[in-house]
Amino acid sequence: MFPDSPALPAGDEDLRAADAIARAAAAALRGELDTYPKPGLVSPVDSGSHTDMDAGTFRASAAAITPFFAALARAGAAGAAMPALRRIGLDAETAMRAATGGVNTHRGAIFGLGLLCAAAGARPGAGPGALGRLVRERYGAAILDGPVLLHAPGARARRRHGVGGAPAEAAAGFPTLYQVGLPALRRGRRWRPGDPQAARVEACLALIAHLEDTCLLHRGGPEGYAFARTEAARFIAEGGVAQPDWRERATHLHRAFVARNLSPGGGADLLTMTLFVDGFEAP
Ligand SMILES: CC(C)(COP(=O)(O)OP(=O)(O)OC[C@H]1O[C@@H](n2cnc3c(N)ncnc32)[C@H](O)[C@@H]1O)[C@@H](O)C(=O)NCCC(=O)NCCS
Ligand SMILES: Nc1ncnc2c1ncn2[C@@H]1O[C@H](COP(=O)(O)OP(=O)(O)OP(=O)(O)O)[C@@H](O)[C@H]1O
Repeated sequence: MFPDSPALPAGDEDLRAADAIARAAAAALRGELDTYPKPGLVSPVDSGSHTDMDAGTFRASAAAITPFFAALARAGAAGAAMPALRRIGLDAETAMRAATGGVNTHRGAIFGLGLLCAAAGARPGAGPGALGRLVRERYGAAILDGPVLLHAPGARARRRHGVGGAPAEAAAGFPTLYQVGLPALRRGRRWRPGDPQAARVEACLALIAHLEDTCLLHRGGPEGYAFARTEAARFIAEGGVAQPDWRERATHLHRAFVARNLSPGGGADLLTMTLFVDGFEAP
């Protein structure tokens, strides 16, 4: 619980870099939260398919976990191995629950964004793909060998439905982020210059169409999961945010997800991570 006093030594320059990385992580969390319409997900407009949290809960959670992203960046800079990162990640989860009254707002984001912050702290250079490659090479095997948290809903969904979920995505170096999220964000920007919401909605829907999202599975079962992916893929195939009425279409989809109590939390997390990587790896 002491994110400011890691066991690992760090020079002034590493400390400044770690703070900048944590600020970028916080900005990515804000960018995701402020995006609307995202099907079934919480935003400042409404709480989507969630009754126990709203945008205020997410803001409180983001403020509580931001110092841990700096700690993860410092740990990455110091060459820490996965068990050290895991301890910081679990402390961040504790701080999240303290700030939200026990609600899981950012568990997936702490895990994935946390690994990316550790990679960013290791200064892999700013080239395309650098962060994901470093996560895969340095932490991939340990992520897959790590302890399975049996009580987690995602772990149950992974066992029951045979999907890889968050650990597999991270261990492989975030292929869905690089192959789906980033290209969608960038084409959304080209199609709708000056409308950052549109680019984020394009990325969000593209991610939902492709990700093996255990949040969708544990809430909606195989039917809900298939519905969400098919409808998100249809939105993208029909032109995505290039459509003149993209906002109405996305709002319609949001309502359809809420009617079925579906929430693509993994897609939301990958959107956050896409925004972070987009900033960090920009030429
Ligand atoms: C591995 C984690 C994510 C637990 O995963 P698990 O699938 O067992 O549980 P759970 O579904 O509750 O959490 C997963 C969360 O990830 C997100 N998610 C779901 N599917 C995916 C996916 N395919 N890709 C990415 N994220 C996803 C969702 O938001 C979901 O809530 C993690 O909480 C964990 O082990 N934490 C320990 C701390 C740690 O190792 N940290 C690493 C450094 S920060
Ligand atoms: N804007 C968002 N709206 C909703 N969920 C989000 C959002 N951003 C990220 N998420 C992710 O979705 C997950 C929350 O999903 P969910 O409510 O299904 O939680 P759970 O703890 O897995 O299950 P349950 O609350 O149903 O027991 C969080 O881990 C979080 O990382």
